[in-house]
Amino acid sequence: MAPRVLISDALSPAAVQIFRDRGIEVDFQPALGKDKDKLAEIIGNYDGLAIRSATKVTPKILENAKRLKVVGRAGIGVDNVDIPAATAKGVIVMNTPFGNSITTAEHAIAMMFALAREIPAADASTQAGKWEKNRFMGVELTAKTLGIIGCGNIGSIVADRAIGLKMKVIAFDPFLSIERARDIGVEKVELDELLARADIITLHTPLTDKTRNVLSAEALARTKKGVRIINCARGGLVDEAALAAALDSGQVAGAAFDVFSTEPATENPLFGHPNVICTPHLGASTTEAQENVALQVAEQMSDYLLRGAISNAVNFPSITAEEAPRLKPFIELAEKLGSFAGQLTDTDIKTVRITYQGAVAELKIKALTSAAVAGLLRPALADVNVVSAPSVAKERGIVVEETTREVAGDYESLVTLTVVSDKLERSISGTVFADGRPRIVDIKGIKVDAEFAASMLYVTNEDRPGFVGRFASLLGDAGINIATFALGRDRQGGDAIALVEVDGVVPAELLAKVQAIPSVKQAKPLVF
Ligand SMILES: NC(=O)C1=CN([C@@H]2O[C@H](COP(=O)(O)OP(=O)(O)OC[C@H]3O[C@@H](n4cnc5c(N)ncnc54)[C@H](O)[C@@H]3O)[C@@H](O)[C@H]2O)C=CC1
Ligand SMILES: O=C(O)C(=O)COP(=O)(O)O
Repeated sequence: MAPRVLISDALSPAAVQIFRDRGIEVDFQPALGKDKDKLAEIIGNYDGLAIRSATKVTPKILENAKRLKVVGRAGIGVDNVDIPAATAKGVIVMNTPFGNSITTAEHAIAMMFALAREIPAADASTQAGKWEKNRFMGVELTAKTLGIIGCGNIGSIVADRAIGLKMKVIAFDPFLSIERARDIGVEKVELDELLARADIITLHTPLTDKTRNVLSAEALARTKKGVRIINCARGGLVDEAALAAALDSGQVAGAAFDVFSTEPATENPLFGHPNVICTPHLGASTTEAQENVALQVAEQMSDYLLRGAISNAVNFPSITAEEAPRLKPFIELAEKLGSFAGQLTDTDIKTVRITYQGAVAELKIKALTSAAVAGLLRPALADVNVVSAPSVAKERGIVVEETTREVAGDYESLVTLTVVSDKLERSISGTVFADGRPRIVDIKGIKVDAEFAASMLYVTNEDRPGFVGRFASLLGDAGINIATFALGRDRQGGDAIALVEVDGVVPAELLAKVQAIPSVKQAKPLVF
């Protein structure tokens, strides 16, 4: 069945065409994002959801999204998506991190000129027939200091354009290296210095717990008197009520806002103030940017839904379309090795160590590790999935270690998963043969050769004569057919392992009888 995608925001129709060309069914309902009840009602029918900022992907929407595999944000900010909730449900969230950055930077520059020359007010006055030539007196931008808060993709494009305008550019961004600052021609400063020196401040950070209210009442009080403030990033970065007061007092000479703490913004403390310019979240709204982000998100979502390729996901490592088919059998192997170990481990897991040897070490091991951890945790936590596994392990204090080695010994590729708990350390290794099927090749240092099957019985015993006969007749007497039988031992008379594929479920009474065979140490049913 072809995957189905819902577009619930005003994306460029170019996206619809891409989905159709790729053989994906698509419903284009550009106004749906604003109707959260309707969205919750129908989201269960879709594998993909393509959005801009009007659609809020809340836990409630995700709860109803039984088939959803991917949310694609045609744009940058993903603060309208509950990422932890999406991750917990195994939904990949991807954005288009560069498609609208030039356009948004240009909007900030446009806002700066509009503020400097009061263009909106001068336009309204002129068109009202007033010709108030003496009312409007602007400021020149050349040689003024522009303070950029958040100098990432958009911030650095703004810096480049401002330098072209002969402005002095300073930036506050804890993650901006001195070298990068030097390369792009900006002076890296602390926030206090930026506040004290900037004639114009422009914000370009995401909205996070750290950046919320970065321009608070206290910060605004520390700005240079007569500063102008531009926000084309996110509402909530500036305390709007405090800014309105600072405009009234003359501390701030003007403000240009594209984004607001509540959107759609139909009322706001900034509205109506003479030196305030507002646009309705238009930063990304150019034909070019919308085409870019729509095409890119549709391609990315199609690649994921059709080929398992992941790019620009905010909650999963990238996997190219070429890598995806090579990874697939190893993802299955990693998940099953994890599941094997998880089903055998009753105690608290402290550490899981995964070693990748040979050809597999060249693949995207992050994705394999996520799969292994998901398999490991699933016997205890049914809801865990490949996307959520790393964060679930972290929450539970489980240390996940990865090692790669070039040489795999007997196999082209070997994956070894070791679980460490207070009581024991247990390792299991597997590989993928040329047929693409994962196999178990080593358990606790004992060589075996078995495929994973839906229903298995794992028995550890002392290597003594008579075990196999008694075991097989117990199963036969109980009407349980043995499909495959793999045996291994560390040495003659030492520890032995039987890994048996059975048809159907092993009843508890039969398990008890197997456990009662004198040489048996442990018998455990496993399901894959
Ligand atoms: N108005 C609009 O229509 C649009 C708004 N945006 C907004 O612009 C924001 C920035 O976009 P990009 O530049 O592409 O993102 P980016 O991730 O490239 O840059 C963000 C920068 O903020 C910095 N940062 C993070 N925490 C900080 C903190 N506590 N203090 C100072 N700096 C901090 C980061 O180090 C990074 O360099 C987006 O998150 C989005 O919310 C993006 C596109 C359109
Ligand atoms: O890309 C972003 O982060 C934006 O804020 C653009 O929002 P929009 O797609 O225009 O609703």
